[in-house]
Amino acid sequence: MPKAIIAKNVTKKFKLYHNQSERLKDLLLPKSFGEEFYALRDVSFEAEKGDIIGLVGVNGSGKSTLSNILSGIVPQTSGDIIINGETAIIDVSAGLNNKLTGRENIELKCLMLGFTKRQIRDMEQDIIEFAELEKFIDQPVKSYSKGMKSRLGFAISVNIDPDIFIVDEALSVGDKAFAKKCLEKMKEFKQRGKTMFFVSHSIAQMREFCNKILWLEFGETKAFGNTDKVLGEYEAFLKKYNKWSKKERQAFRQKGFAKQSKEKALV
Ligand SMILES: Nc1ncnc2c1ncn2[C@@H]1O[C@H](COP(=O)(O)OP(=O)(O)OP(=O)(O)O)[C@@H](O)[C@H]1O
Repeated sequence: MPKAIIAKNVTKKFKLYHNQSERLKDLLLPKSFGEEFYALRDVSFEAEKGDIIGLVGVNGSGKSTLSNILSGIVPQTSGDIIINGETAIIDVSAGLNNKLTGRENIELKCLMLGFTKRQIRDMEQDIIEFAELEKFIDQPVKSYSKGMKSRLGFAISVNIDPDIFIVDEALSVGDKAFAKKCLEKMKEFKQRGKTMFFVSHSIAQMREFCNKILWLEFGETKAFGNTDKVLGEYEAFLKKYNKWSKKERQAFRQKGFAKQSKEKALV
C-alpha cells in the first residue's frame, strides 16, 4: 500500500511571552526572552492511502496544531513530513482571509492550489451552493458567523476534491442539516478511498468513520493504532478524567504543561 503521509518526529515550539515588553526584547535583543513551549513533540506516524485517522486528546493536546502543519498552514519547528498528494483542511476559519469576501476567498484558495481562472469559474457556483451562502457570498468573511465560515471552508475543500482531507471540528458548528450533508460527503470520500484526518470531540463519529486513532497528550503521542483498541483506551481515560475533581484535573494539566515547557533532556 502506498503511504499517503509519513510524519517523523514532528515538533512545534511556540514562544510564550508574559507581556509585550518581553516580546519586543526577544525580537530586538540577542538574548532570548519568553518561555519555550512545545505544542507538539516528536510526533511520528504513517498513514496508508485510504486511512481515516481520528485525532483525539483533551483540550490543548495539539490536535489543531498537527492539522495545521499537515495542511501546510503553519510549518513545524523540526521533524519531517512527507505528503503524497494535495491536502485541504476543513477548519472553522483556517485558511480564510477575513478581509476578503466569500467569493474572493474561493478564488484565492483555488488559485493558490493551481486552478485556472476558467476552472475556478466552473467550480464557483457549486461551492456557493454547497455552502448555502448565495446571498452573502459577496460580503466580507469577517461579517460571517462561525457556522458560515465553516460552511464556506468545507464547501471549498470538498469541491477541490483533495487527495488528503483534514476535517477539524467543522461538524461541531453550524446547523444539524449542514453537518449531515458534510458527513454524507465524507462517507462518499471514504468510499472513494481518500485519506482523511478527522478531529472531533464525538467518540461516536470517530468510531463510525476512522480505522486508526492518534491520541495526543500534551503534544506527545500517547497511542497510535487501530480504532477499537486506542479509542477504547481513550474512553477509559476520559471516564477517569471526567470523575476527577477540579483540583485533580488542574494537577494533571499543570504536570503536562510543565513538561511541555522543558527541553527533552530535562523531561
Ligand atoms: N500560536 C500559538 N502560540 C502559543 N501557543 C499556542 C499557539 N497555538 C497553540 N498553542 C498552544 O499549543 C497547545 C496545543 O494547542 P492545539 O490548539 O493544537 O490543541 P488542541 O488539541 O487542538 O485543543 P482543542 O481541543 O482545545 O482545540 C495548547 O497548549 C495551546 O495553548
